[in-house]
Amino acid sequence: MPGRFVTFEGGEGVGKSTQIRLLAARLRALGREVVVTREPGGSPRAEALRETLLGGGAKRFGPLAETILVASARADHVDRVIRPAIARGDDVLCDRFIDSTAAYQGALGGVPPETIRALADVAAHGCRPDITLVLDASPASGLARARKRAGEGATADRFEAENLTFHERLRDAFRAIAKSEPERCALIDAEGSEDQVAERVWEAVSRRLGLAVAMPAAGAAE
Ligand SMILES: Nc1ncnc2c1ncn2[C@@H]1O[C@H](COP(=O)(O)OP(=O)(O)OP(=O)(O)O)[C@@H](O)[C@H]1O
Ligand SMILES: Cc1cn([C@H]2C[C@H](O)[C@@H](COP(=O)(O)O)O2)c(=O)[nH]c1=O
Repeated sequence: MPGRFVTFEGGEGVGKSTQIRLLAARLRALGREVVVTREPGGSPRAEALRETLLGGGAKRFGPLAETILVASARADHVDRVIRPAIARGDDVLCDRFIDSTAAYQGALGGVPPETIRALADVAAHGCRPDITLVLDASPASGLARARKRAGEGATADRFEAENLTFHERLRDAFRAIAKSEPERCALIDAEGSEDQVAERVWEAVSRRLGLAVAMPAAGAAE
């Protein structure tokens, strides 16, 4: 049976990587093989393009160039990592995918929706998430969490460094995406503790993917 393709979306610092780690542990505890990956990046060539995007090297070319860059990275990532994993029967948990392009380069960058869709279709060519968890938290919470992580050794990237209005509009964009595609997207309240959010994620994933609901607690069996 093909694996499931689950994507996580949302603003900066809302807890996507944390929730992916916790969900991966839960799925593995069920005996499932899980591949954890991310965009932009996820394959060696796509990771090189990620550096260009997040280091700010693409910013001066504008949002359309950024869209083409992430699409190029996605084409490699889908072909070399995501599609083979799903074909093997592994579940794929991906930190950001097509909805981030629609939010960052589309809603915020002004690239027209039809251009975003066309490039996403070319890059992903039929590889569509089974479920997308859109983590929703106030920019104040998300940026505070991102700053906390910066205290753990990371620095603000191209998008984290944008102003509060940018992050508020970003939140609205992700909420609008979740609302427009309710059969694929689950909007998850990402305020509260990591374990509280993990329960909300598990409830949505297990229900939509038809998995058993009585599971070990988040973080159990890593
Ligand atoms: N529910 C939570 N409550 C408090 N802190 C959290 C919560 N979830 C994650 N964190 C912490 O917030 C920081 C950012 O979390 P994480 O890296 O998972 O977010 P992210 O959405 O992947 O960020 P980015 O968009 O920048 O990649 C980390 O230090 C993490 O430990
Ligand atoms: C897929 C994708 C990502 N981005 C931006 C959004 C984030 O600021 C970074 C990724 O950093 P993270 O710490 O891994 O979340 O890239 C984008 O602008 N467009 C995209 O398509």
